[in-house]
Amino acid sequence: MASTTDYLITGADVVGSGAADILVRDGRIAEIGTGLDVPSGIERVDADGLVALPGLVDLHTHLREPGREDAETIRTGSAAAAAGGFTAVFAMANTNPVTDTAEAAERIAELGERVGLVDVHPVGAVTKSLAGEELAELGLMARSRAQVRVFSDDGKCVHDARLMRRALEYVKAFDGVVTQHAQDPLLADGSACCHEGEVSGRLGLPGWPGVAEEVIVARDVMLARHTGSRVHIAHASTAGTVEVLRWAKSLGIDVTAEVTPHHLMLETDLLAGYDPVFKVNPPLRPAEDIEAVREALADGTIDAVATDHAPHARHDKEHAFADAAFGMLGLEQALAVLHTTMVEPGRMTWAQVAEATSARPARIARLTSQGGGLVAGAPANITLFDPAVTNVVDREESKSLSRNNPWHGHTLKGAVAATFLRGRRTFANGEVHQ
Ligand SMILES: NC(=O)N[C@@H](CC(=O)O)C(=O)O
Ligand SMILES: [Zn+2]
Ligand SMILES: [Zn+2]
Repeated sequence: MASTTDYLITGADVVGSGAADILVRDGRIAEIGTGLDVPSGIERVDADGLVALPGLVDLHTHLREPGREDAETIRTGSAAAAAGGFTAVFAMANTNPVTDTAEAAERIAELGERVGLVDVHPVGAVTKSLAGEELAELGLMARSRAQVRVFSDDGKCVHDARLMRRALEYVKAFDGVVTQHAQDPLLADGSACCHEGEVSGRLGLPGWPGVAEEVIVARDVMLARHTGSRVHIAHASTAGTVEVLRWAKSLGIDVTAEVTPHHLMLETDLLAGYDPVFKVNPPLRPAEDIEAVREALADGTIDAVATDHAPHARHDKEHAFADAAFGMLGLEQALAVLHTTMVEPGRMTWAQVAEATSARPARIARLTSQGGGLVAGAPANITLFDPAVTNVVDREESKSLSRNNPWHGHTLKGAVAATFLRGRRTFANGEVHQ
C-alpha cells in the first residue's frame, strides 16, 4: 500500500475553480485556493503548468481476469488505469468464467480492492454465459456486495429484442443501466472486420457497415422509451448513431452513450497495412464518422469517453488480419488523445473533459463514491495532466501486460503526470505506486 501522506499540490490549473492549490488531508480535499500555506509534515507537489482534473472513471475496461491472465490481470490492468489517470474502472463481464453471478462479481471487486490502485467495479452480464438466451442473475448481482448497476454482454450484442426489453424492465428496479454492444449479428457477423466502404473493397476484407450499429441503437432507444428504463450505448462509432442519439434525447428518452479514444482519432485507412493492431469492434471508421463523434462529444450528445481497453496476448493478435482478435489498448493514452483531438484544437474545455471522463460516467453508473469533482470535502481523486509535453508513444513503456497499442509510434500532445486515489499517489513520474 502507498503511504497516506498528506499533500499540498501547488500551481495547477484546477478544473472547476481555476484556483492553484489543493490541500489533500486524510484522503480528502481539505481546501482549494490560492497561496495556501504548506503545513508541516506535508509533501508539496509542484504542479506548475499542470491541469488538475477529477480522477477519471472508465465505464468500459476489459481486465481479462479471470481466464486470460496471459493478456491482462486485475493488477496489471489497474496499473495501466492508474498510469492513465483513472481512479475507477468498470470491468466488462466477458471473462472466463463470465461475470454472470453475484459470487463472480464479488470476487472481481475483492481482487480489485486487494490491488488497490483503482476502484474496480464489475459489470454484470445481461445473459447467462453471454449466450443471449436467458437473463443472468441481475437482481442478485445488484444486491451483492459488488452492488452492480451496469450490465452488459459486451463483446456480443443482446440481439433478442424480447430479452433486451426484459433486461431493461428488470434493471429499473435498482436504477441499473444496460450497456449495449450495438452490432446486429446478421448485418455484421463474426467475420466482419473492416468498415464497409471503399477501403474494405480495396483491401478485400469483410465489411462491417455502420447500419449494423445504427439499427440496434434505434431499436434500443425505442425499448428504453417503452420500458422507461436506461440504456447506454457502448463505443458509438458512426454519424448515423449520433443522429439517432440526438433524436432520442430530443424526445427525452433516457439514453446515454460513450465514444472511445480510438474512434475519436484513428481512421479506417490505417487498415491498409493489414496490421491486426487496428482490428477492433466496432471497426475504425472514415473521417466523416470521426468528425460526427467529435462533434457529438463536444455538444454532449455523446455523454462520456470510455476506453474499451481490450488487451490481447500476442498469440491472439499476431495473425493474418482476418484471424486476429478484435480489440486494442486504451487506458494509458486516453487523456492525451482527448487533449490532442479535442482540447488543443479548441473543441472542448478542460471542464467539459472532466464532465465526459468523470462526472457523467460516474452518474451513468450511479457511482456515488466518485465523479463529484474537485471540491473541498470530496475524496481526493485527482489526476494531474501535463499538456506541454509531446510524446511519441512506445508500447514497451505500457503498464499493461499486452502490447496491442494502436498509438505506438504516434505523436500525442500531453501526458498524465500523477494520479491520486483517495489521497494516495498511485502514479507519478512514470511509476505506479502499489
Ligand atoms: N472491442 C473489441 O474489439 N473487443 C472487446 C470486446 C468489445 O468491446 O466488443 C474484447 O473483449 O476484446
Ligand atoms: Zn463491445
Ligand atoms: Zn468492450
